[in-house]
Amino acid sequence: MKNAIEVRGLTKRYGDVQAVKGIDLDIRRGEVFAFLGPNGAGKSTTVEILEGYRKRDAGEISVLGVDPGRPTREWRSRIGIVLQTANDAAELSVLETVRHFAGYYPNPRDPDEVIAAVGLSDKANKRVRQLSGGQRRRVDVALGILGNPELIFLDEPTTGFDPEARRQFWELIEGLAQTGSTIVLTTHYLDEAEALADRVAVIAGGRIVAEGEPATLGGRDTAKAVVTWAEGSVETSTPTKTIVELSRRYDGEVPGLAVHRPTLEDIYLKLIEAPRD
Ligand SMILES: Nc1ncnc2c1ncn2[C@@H]1O[C@H](COP(=O)(O)OP(=O)(O)OP(=O)(O)O)[C@@H](O)[C@H]1O
Repeated sequence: MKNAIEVRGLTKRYGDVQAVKGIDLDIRRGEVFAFLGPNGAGKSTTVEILEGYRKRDAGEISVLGVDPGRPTREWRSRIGIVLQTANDAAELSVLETVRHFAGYYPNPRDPDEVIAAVGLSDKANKRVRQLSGGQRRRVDVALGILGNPELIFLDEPTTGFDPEARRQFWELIEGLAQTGSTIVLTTHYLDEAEALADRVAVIAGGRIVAEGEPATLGGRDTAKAVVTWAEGSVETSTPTKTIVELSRRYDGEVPGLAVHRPTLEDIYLKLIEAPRD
């Protein structure tokens, strides 16, 4: 089986709200895949259906070869889930917490090894309550990977992190990806998606409005560049030529020269503002 996840025609309605309006999706094994989209777009609904925690109205879904609408214990043990809310086994130490949860899995990883993998070895005997927010999040990830999952879901994993903690967390995820796990994350941080994801899907209004590699999403790689300098700016598909001409005009150094290509955020903001219905 090449794909870890296959989705065809997924829909979900809550009362009057059509939260998911027909999503098709393939996520390959070993891939890091990110869902992007504004608040209320349908990301959590989609992910919770894939995790087997929410019923769908219609559509065909396979997650690791199983329909998540009929989850089995064995299937659940192959999936790791890191939710938005931090765990609160606060009075236990990190090691006690990890050991406790290891008891729920048929073939758990070694607790010490998992604690080392998330960079908490020197905090193993500290109470979870005494850890910083970022460190607690690492405990969440430790619990998410404890069962040796083939597929890991991470919901907004770095919300509230300082920039350094975020970078460290990215390294942790990259390390997990290198071990061959499939990783599905939701995030509101475009730089995070760019740093981590092999592919992203932008969900807006219950549909996937764009899907692809961060570098090429929405025609990003072929979009025109904007050359700006102290006295003007021009949009062009041949910025090097423009700069050569400017350099001649100024007889050398061009004052205030900058070349701007669309960032993932520029593309994302355009994608989600386009009319959809
Ligand atoms: N349990 C529920 N009952 C009723 N409506 C819901 C429920 N859960 C979600 N919705 C609605 O479905 C739509 C999609 O919500 P969802 O949580 O999937 O969005 P999201 O993309 O995950 O948003 P966020 O970025 O804020 O987490 C929203 O309009 C939301 O109000």
